[in-house]
Amino acid sequence: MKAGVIGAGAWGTALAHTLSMDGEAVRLWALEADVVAAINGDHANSAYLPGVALNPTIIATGVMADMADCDMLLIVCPAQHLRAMVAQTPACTPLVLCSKGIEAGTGLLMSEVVAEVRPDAPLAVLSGPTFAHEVAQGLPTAITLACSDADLARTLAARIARPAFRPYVSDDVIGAEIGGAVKNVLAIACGIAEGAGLGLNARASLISRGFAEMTRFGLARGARAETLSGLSGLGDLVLTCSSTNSRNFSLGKGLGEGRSAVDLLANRRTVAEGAFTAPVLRDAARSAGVEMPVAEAVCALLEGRAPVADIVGALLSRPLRPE
Ligand SMILES: NC(=O)c1ccc[n+]([C@@H]2O[C@H](COP(=O)([O-])OP(=O)(O)OC[C@H]3O[C@@H](n4cnc5c(N)ncnc54)[C@H](O)[C@@H]3O)[C@@H](O)[C@H]2O)c1
Ligand SMILES: O=P(O)(O)OC[C@H](O)CO
Repeated sequence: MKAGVIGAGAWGTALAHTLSMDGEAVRLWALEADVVAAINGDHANSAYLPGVALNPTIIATGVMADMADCDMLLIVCPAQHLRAMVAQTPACTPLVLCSKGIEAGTGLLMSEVVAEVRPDAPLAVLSGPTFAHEVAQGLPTAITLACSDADLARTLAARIARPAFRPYVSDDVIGAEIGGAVKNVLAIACGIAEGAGLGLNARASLISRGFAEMTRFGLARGARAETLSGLSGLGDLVLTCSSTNSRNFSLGKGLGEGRSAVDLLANRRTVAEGAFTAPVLRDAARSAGVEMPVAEAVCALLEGRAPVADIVGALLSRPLRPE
């Protein structure tokens, strides 16, 4: 029984470290040869998770065939690469999707992409408030593990749970995915408010109105309200909208300070998923007839269509309406 993790960015590495804390062997697939060498040679991943002494029972590899003897595979690549990654994974292993985003070009959630690429693969979604560096330090958190098969959900939850890493089981896969994808876009909005110096009241208002948008969109896509107000929705929204530890919040902060998205996104090694999800979310919401003015505003700034002050002004001058 060996857990496998596909993707050795910050989150994949933190998950491998957490799963291996009791001396359990964990196999970690990394895209970059230097990352494989650093994990196996130095038990470190300074490129993506600096400052963490990794458990030596993590064995890194760049060869996908090496993952064939794993009894579950955590997929932890950026959302826009998930289709290509899953297509390479060994067949029939349960897949636990940890990426947060919506696929550009198709508007599909990650589970919907897997259903196309690997229709026979049993799958679950793991999502919640989880800054990688905190999880890697062993600080406590709770997460949603969503799976339509109740037996598999219980098996995976027991397999993944650790003393400070506490999964709560749900059967609402779509709901868990929508929370994780939409909160990244809303975190950019809160970062913009921070960068533009709009104050903490503005941030709280954005979290609340953003959550209303997440709920409207989620319900339109078949999510359940209690999932959206749970760990993978509201829980992660509050975390990501509150700290420059979030890549999405930091991106927004730069936008709020007047820098361009092109400049902020150039040459970065880490992923700010909200930048990719925002336009897909906007288009999906429009097609579904769901109003998402905060997400629309984020897109306008990412696309450099107007200065921050104009976009904030337009948001504030929308017609008054009931809450
Ligand atoms: N970092 C966190 O705290 C955290 C927590 C929960 C979920 N997530 C989610 O996990 C996913 C991965 O994020 P991360 O923070 O681990 O990544 P990261 O930003 O730390 O690193 C980027 C990752 O992208 C990979 N990559 C780059 N080009 C690629 C390609 N062409 N094909 C496949 N992979 C490629 C790199 O190898 C690296 O693993 C994202 O969807 C993110 O939203 C992150
Ligand atoms: O750094 P971010 O914005 O990608 O957020 C990381 C996690 O998703 C927080 O749960």
